[in-house]
Amino acid sequence: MLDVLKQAECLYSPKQIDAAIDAMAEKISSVMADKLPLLLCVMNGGIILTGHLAPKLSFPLHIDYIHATRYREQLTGSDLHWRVSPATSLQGRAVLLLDDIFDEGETLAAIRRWCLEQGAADVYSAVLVDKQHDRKTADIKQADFTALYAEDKYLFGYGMDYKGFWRNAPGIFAASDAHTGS
Ligand SMILES: O=P(O)(O)OC[C@H]1O[C@H](OP(=O)(O)OP(=O)(O)O)[C@H](O)[C@@H]1O
Ligand SMILES: Nc1nc2[nH]cnc2c(=O)[nH]1
Repeated sequence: MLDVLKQAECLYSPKQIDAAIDAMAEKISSVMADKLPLLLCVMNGGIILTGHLAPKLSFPLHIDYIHATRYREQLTGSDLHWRVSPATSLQGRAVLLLDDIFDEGETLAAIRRWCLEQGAADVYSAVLVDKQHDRKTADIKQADFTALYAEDKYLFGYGMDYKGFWRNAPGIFAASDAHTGS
């Protein structure tokens, strides 16, 4: 696992990430400041973004979490497993989903549909990074708020894992070909 980090390419430093989250926080504030929103951290990956973003939003809000996973420590996604629903009622709420990455978009699209079924008034989404390729789901092409964009490589750090490890990596990294088998 030490080699995974050593051989990876750092795409964004913590300083660059912080500046991008600042800019995203301003955009979110301009749209959501008067909505008393419910922030839903999409576990596990959304945890670092949520911790960095929430203190930059200077308006009243609730925070809860939802846990759904499509990759489960693998490098490719499959069916979505639902693990934990939020304890907070979504009825009539403006919901902001917070996740680390918008890749094919299946995860956010499914969670968004579920939130609307639960009676949410509006569902917005914010992601740390959008991976650039043409395999996006037909349902949503991008999140409402995106901090950063990255090339089509397997990413880790700032919430994103490499086989369960390195969500804590100090930056956003692209795993080397040697570690992705490409
Ligand atoms: O846009 P998609 O192709 O659907 O992929 C994005 C999802 O994949 C990751 O979650 P994962 O299923 O790996 O679970 P995790 O959050 O526990 O890492 C990430 O946190 C997003 O939720
Ligand atoms: N860690 C990680 N999780 C993902 N989920 C979807 N794409 C990715 C990715 O590139 N890295």
